[in-house]
Amino acid sequence: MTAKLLDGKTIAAQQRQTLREHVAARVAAGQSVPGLAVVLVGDDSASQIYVRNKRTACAEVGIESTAYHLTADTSTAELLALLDQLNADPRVHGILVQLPLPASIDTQRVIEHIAPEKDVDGFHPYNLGRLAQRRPLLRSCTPKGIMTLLAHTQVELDGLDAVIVGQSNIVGRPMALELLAARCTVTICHSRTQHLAEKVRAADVLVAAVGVAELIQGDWIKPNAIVIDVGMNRATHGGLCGDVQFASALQKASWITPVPGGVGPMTIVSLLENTLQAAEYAPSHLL
Ligand SMILES: Nc1nc(=O)c2c([nH]1)NC[C@@H]1CN(c3ccc(C(=O)N[C@@H](CCC(=O)O)C(=O)O)cc3)C=[N+]21
Repeated sequence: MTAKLLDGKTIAAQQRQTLREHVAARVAAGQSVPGLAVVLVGDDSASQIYVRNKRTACAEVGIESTAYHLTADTSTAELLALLDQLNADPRVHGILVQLPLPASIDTQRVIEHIAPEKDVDGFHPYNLGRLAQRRPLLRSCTPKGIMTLLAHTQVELDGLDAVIVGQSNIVGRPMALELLAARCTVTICHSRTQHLAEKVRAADVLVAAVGVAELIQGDWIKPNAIVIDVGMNRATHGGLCGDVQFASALQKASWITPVPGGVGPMTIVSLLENTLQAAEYAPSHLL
C-alpha cells in the first residue's frame, strides 16, 4: 500500500485564498487592515529567508506587515522597549519575534513581554496555558497547522493513540495539548525515551518534531498510521529532508506529509490566521 500525501502546499494556498476574502470583507466593512509586526534580531541568513517568506504571505492575503530589523548586539532591554511600543500600537494586531534570538538576549523574558492578545506565535505562557485548559485563544502555529492537516484526512481522532517525538516548547508540547484536546491518548517521546521504536510502532498518529534527519525508520510505522513530519534538516546534497525516512514510511502509512511542502506552509498560513484572529478579537484586557 502507498500512503496518500497530505499536501500542505496546496491546502495552505486554499486557506490563503479564503483568508484573502475575509480580510477584504473586513476592510470593505470599514474595519482596520490587520497588521503584523515582524521582529528580526541579527543577521542569521535562514531567519532572513523565513521572515521574507512570512511577509510575502502577509502581502498575498492583505495583511500589512512591518519589519523591525535590529542588530545582533541589541540588548534585551532595547528589545523589550520595542515590544512596549508595538504592544501599545493599535495598528499592530500581531507581533512575531523570529527565533532563535542571539544568545545574549533573554528569550523567555522577550516572549513573556509580548501582549498575550498580540502573541500570534502562541508562545506566551498565557496562550499555552489557555490551550492546556482546552480554552485556546491564539494557538501555536505549527501544531495548529498540523491539526488542519489532520482534519483534511477526515479520520476521526477521538480515542486514537498519538505519539509525538520531540518535546520543544514551540512544537512538541503544544502539539501534545492539541491532540489531547482532540481526545487522543498522547505520548511524548524525547532524547531520554527508552525503546523509541516500540513507542512509535504504537502510533495511529505520529508527529516527528525532533530535528534529526531521517531518525524514524519506515518499519517502525504502524500500518495505516498518519505520519506528520515536522523535520526540516539540510541534507548533505543541499536539499531538505525530514525526521522520517520518507520512501519506506510511504509504504506503511495511510497519510504522510512531504518535506518540503507539508507542515512548513501550514505553519505560515496559521500565522496569517492568527493575525486576522487577533485583529478581530482585539480585546483591551485579557487577563
Ligand atoms: N517566532 C518564530 N515563529 C516561527 O514560526 C518560526 C520561528 N520563530 N523561527 C524559525 C521557525 C521555522 N519556521 C518555518 C516555517 C515555515 C517553513 C516553510 O514553509 N518551509 C518550506 C520549505 C522552505 C525551504 O525550502 O527552505 C516547506 O516546508 O515547504 C519553514 C520554517 C517558522 N519558525
